[in-house]
Amino acid sequence: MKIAIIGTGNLGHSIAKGLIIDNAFTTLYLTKRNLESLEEFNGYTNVTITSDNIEATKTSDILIFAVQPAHFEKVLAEITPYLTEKHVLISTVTGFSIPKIEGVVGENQFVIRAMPNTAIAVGKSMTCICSNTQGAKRIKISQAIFNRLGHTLIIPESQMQAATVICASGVAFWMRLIRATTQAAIQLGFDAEEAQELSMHTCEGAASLLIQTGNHPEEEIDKVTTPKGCTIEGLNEMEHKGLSSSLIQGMVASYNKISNIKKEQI
Ligand SMILES: NC(=O)C1=CN([C@@H]2O[C@H](COP(=O)(O)OP(=O)(O)OC[C@H]3O[C@@H](n4cnc5c(N)ncnc54)[C@H](OP(=O)(O)O)[C@@H]3O)[C@@H](O)[C@H]2O)C=CC1
Ligand SMILES: O=C(O)[C@@H]1CCC=N1
Repeated sequence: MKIAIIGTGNLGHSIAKGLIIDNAFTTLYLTKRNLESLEEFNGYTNVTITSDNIEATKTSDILIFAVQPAHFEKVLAEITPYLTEKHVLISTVTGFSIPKIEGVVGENQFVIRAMPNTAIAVGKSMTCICSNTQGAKRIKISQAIFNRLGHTLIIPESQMQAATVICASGVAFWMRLIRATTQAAIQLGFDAEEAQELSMHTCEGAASLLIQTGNHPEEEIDKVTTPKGCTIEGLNEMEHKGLSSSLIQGMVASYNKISNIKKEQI
């Protein structure tokens, strides 16, 4: 697979790392205007770093766009004259709809929207994917790429905004929970490094229990909560302080913000 990442910033960088670790390409082009932050990729075989989006387009079959929403239309307009029927366009750009992409590149291109997260750098991204009518013919290829870099779900485009919040922003939300539990562990006597170790691996274990058993979280909670014990005491105190409510409200606020980002682009 000849892949180009157009706009190798935070997310593009993570995707590049995941692709390199997985050896998932024959050639990989990484583009951005200021190339300094991409120096670490210089030594890799078959990886080209460039500011030339047109060269990257001409030499690649799969184009993964990871620029900011405000830059996307200009980048698409720049590369559109060089698109052929071989190209699969995968956009990770938040709030930029398929009709809007088709408005620049036309309806005959394979257009996929993918919403990965930065855990793609370690092969653990939850990535949601949708496509235009043409892109449906290539959605399995796109899914295969992201399956190598984590877990995927094909969804309708109407759910993409929600997927952005739960999965992409979700990494930041879970990081805060891990940081908060780390802070608690320090207050309870562990040094900072140990505290984070306890917090991260407990988080991984909890998620793995659900992934591997298919159980509902409450079923697993019931196994931990001894009557009159310390777990239910802690859980109830967290709920009195609004734990679930604040998480839900935060995610809804994040969802509403994407609608505003979309309006700002119009
Ligand atoms: N960060 C995340 O976790 C996630 C982000 N997204 C989406 O991915 C996109 C990128 O986000 P993020 O990586 O955080 O943003 P960044 O700003 O870190 O990355 C965007 C990159 O695009 C480059 N760029 C800008 N203009 C051009 C151009 N004309 N040609 C080539 N490269 C260009 C910029 O570098 P330079 O200025 O040097 O060109 C920059 O490094 C956004 O649309 C975001 O909504 C989606 C899911 C998760
Ligand atoms: O914060 C943002 O707007 C982008 C989209 C999801 C992750 N980062």
